This record gives sequence, structure tokens and C-alpha cells, in this order.
Amino acid sequence: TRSTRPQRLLGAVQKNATRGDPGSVIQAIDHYCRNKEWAMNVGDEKGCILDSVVSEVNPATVLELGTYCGYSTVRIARLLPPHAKLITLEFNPAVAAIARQVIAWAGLEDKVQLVEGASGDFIPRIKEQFGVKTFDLVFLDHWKEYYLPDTKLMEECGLLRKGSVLLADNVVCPGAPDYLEYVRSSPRYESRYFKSHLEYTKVEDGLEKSVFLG
Ligand SMILES: O=C(NC/C=C/[C@H]1O[C@@H](n2cnc3c(NCCO)ncnc32)[C@H](O)[C@@H]1O)c1cc(-c2ccc(F)cc2)cc(O)c1O
Ligand SMILES: [Mg+2]
Repeated sequence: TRSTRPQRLLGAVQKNATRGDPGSVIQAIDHYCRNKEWAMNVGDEKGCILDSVVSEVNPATVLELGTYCGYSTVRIARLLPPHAKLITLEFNPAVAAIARQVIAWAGLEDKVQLVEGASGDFIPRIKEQFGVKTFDLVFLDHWKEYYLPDTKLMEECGLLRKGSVLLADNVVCPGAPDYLEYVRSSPRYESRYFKSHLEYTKVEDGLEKSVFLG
């Protein structure tokens, strides 16, 4: 049977990237998706904005919602200090299996905990199950209609502290209008839009960075 897009993306990593070299994994995926087959990775242009936010926050605890093939997982994990932890949630087992191999190829498995399951089920259990009190940084890149409900759930579960940073992909394309309205109008967030482009295209998209004020 025909391979899947994630399987072909993993093939490009195994063929063109050097084991243990996260930068070469990122480059291999971007080259494949720009020249051969588009895929919904945050990409190189928005990826640089992601890098700058990660470096600025220098987080000890990171939550990623929507691993997909692990491209942004690798981008974030490669910048983390030695004992920092990144928990990434992915509910499609076939996709999670690909992401595990991409993360392993980059040599970052010790910094990443990939959890298979739906964010709505896992967010309430993260504290007791993973011993995390609060997250310094959350990267939202899963189904766009879940950005808002999951943000409210994280607030209710006490997973955000004064200064926690939420960084949301695709706030323009495909868009997350209810989420944007919420973080931009709520007195509990300081929000800022980083204008960019949809990965590997000239279409406008951007990242919204929202600091939780407690
Ligand atoms: O749709 C986009 N991303 C979704 C990601 C989904 C991945 O995350 C997983 N996932 C989803 N919901 C949950 C969940 N919780 C919620 C459900 O319980 N809990 C755990 N995992 C979850 C899926 O299994 C996938 O692996 C997107 C589209 C375009 C796009 C733009 C323009 C176009 F023309 C076409 C496409 C560009 C982008 O950058 C994009 O990120
Ligand atoms: Mg995205």
C-alpha cells in the first residue's frame, strides 16, 4: 500500500540528515517540504520566531500540543537547557510513531516525552502523572478549534503561572479566531502578533505570543 506523508517525511530525514544533529534534521524536513511535498510543519520562517521565543523564555518545562512529525519538537528541544523537559501530546498513534523516530534521529529523546493521547484527556492529568507544576512555555499547534478550550483547561488545572508564555501557530491561516479574541481581550494576557508566512508559501500567517499575567 502507498506510504503516508509522515512516512515519506521520515524517509527524507533518514536519507538526508545526520544522526544526532538536530540542525540537519530541521534542514532535511524543510528542504523536502519546500521542494517535494508540502507538510504542516511550523517551517523555517515561523521556526526562527519560535526559536527566538524559546531562547528568550529559556524554559525548564514546555508543553507542545500537536506533535505531528516532530519538526517543532526538534526545533524547541535542541534549544533547551540540560535538565529541561518538553512534553508533547499527539493523539494519532501512526503519526506519533513517526515523530518518535524523527526525535530519535535528532538525538533528543532524553529531553522529550511524547505522550499519545488527546489534550483534553491529558491536560487534567499532567500534574500528578508527570510531576509538572506549571509550564514556562506552551506551543499550540494542534487542531485550531481546540486552542481556546485547551487554554481554558490549562488555566483551570493551574498549569499556567504568572509569566507563562503561550505561543500559538496558524492564528491567521488556517486561523483560530475565538482563541485570538480571547487572549487579546482578556486582562489576564499580554498578547502580541508576530507576522510571518504559512510554512513554505507566500500566504500570510503568524504566531501569537501571549503572556499569562496570573
Ligand atoms: O491543521 C493544522 N494543524 C493541526 C495539527 C494536527 C496534529 O496534531 C494532532 N492533534 C490534533 N488535535 C489534537 C489533540 N487535541 C484536540 C482533539 O482532541 N490532542 C493531541 N493531538 C492532537 C493531530 O493528530 C495531528 O498530528 C495545520 C494546518 C495548516 C494548513 C494551512 C493551510 C492549508 F491550506 C492547509 C493546512 C498549517 C498548519 O501549520 C497547521 O498546524
Ligand atoms: Mg501549524
